[in-house]
Amino acid sequence: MNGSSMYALRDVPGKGKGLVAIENIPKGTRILSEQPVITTPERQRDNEWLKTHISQQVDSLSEHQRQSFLSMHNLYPYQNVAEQSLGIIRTNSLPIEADGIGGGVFLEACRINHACDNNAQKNWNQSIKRHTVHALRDIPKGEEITIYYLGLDSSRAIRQKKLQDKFGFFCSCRLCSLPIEKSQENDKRLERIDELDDLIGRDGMLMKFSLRTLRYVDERVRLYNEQGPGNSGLPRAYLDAAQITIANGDLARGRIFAERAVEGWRTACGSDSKEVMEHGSLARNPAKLQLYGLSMKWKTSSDEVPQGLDQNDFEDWLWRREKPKKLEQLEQLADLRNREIFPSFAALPNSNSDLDFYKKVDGTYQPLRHWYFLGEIVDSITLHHLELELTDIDDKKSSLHFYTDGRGSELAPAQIQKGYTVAVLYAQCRVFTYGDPGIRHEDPQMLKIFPVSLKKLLELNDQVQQFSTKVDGIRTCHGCSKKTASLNRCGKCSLFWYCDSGCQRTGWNERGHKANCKLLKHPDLRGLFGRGGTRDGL
Ligand SMILES: C[S@@+](CC[C@H](N)C(=O)[O-])C[C@H]1O[C@@H](n2cnc3c(N)ncnc32)[C@H](O)[C@@H]1O
Repeated sequence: MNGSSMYALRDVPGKGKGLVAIENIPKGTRILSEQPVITTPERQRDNEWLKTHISQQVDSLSEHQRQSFLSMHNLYPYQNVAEQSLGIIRTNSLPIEADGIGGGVFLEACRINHACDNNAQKNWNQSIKRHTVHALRDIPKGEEITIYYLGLDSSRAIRQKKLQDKFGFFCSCRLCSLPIEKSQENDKRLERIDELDDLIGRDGMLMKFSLRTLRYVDERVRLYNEQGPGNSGLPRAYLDAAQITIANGDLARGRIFAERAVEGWRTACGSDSKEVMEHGSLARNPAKLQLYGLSMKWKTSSDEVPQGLDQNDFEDWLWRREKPKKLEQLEQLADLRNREIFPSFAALPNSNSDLDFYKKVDGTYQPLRHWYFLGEIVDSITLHHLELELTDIDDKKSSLHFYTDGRGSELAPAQIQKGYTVAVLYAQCRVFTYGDPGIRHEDPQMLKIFPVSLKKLLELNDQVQQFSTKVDGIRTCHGCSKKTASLNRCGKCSLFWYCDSGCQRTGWNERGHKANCKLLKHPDLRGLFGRGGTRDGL
């Protein structure tokens, strides 16, 4: 085919003909670059006009081109060459964004079959007036080259319907052949990507250049990467991130995001594409963006990029992800007697529009702060779901109902012990159809159980408040209660402090640190004293 050594036109089972790699094609390679042999106008015309317009073009083709054109796939019935040509165009035409032209037929590009997890991307390149196809990932010799026929990513059912209606085939690509649960997972991801697109807003004024919007873009990029390598939505998402950071004066991150966007477009569309040319200058000089300096609250210069971070830490820096501080770095630990953070059952909100606990952001209610319900297990019963009977911080009874997917079975029996304490993040008091009000628990991430009674936990809390916190640079020795700035921390839990080994021995043997130290190494308990870590769970 056209002297190219990268691919050949072959029979592909169940798909008619297709292009197959006949050598390894590295990611980013321009597989083909082609001019149309026939074009169709942008505006709709009647069939007769169209047939004449097309016949004139077919007649002017060389014999080889004409044969090649007339051998192309045709989904429509015909009685003469004019109707056949129209059918071939309707089956194969690719979009062309040039003045007055709406689409065209390309003798090679139009032989490429579809896959929902395509390994190549098609693109009309207006600067060279050619259609290009680039490898989105390494394509090994023998693999079929595939592109995506549809516009937007959508669920399996929608994709299948569109491909059937428009192109007359049933797609059996890897994504369409996933087992049902995996396919639903994939659909959910696509749905969320779509939702995030709305939340992010688009282009200039409609976009809010806030940390929240950057979080949405971060999530979107993570979902794209979970979908598989080389998703065509990635460059746009990186450009969004570049705009948000540069609008806040952050040139270091803005430059990196812009570079990633340009790199993505370079891979998918080539260095001479409109996107690379338009945004390449942004990567070179991010301060040129009109939005630069809308706010200067994240101000950095282009080269203020941290060195020596591992990949995860670098991504955390880049996306401005907050990392919870290590407990021993905190000067104040959460006080479990603070009723704002640890309310009793009676003080819990009973809906997520309770404005003492929630605020409305972008149309949804979000927690104003962390709060945890603490209760000691006094009994447990499983009928339809696990139900724990608890006593709260005021010694009042309440119940916790497990409406998680596992209905409580996700907990090991050894965790559900009378006398253990449960902490539930963002607990709400709910009225149930039968029985007394209780807490409806749905997300396993939001619950932890500590192997200690509530009373003991509060006593431990009192010691933590007295001996682990720093006031005006001063801490208190747990062995002799001396207040000084020069104490040594317990090497095991790193939360209690001592003058010397004598005081440490007193603390360990006489003041209960032997038992408490073990408890304080429990990561979930450390999370609780560190105010529960992040909003994503306890
Ligand atoms: C633009 S043509 C592609 C080249 C075509 N296979 C040929 O033989 O010329 C589009 C047609 O190819 C077939 N096709 C493309 N992708 C396919 C797929 N994933 N599975 C089955 N058939 C496919 C369908 O018949 C579709 O209408």
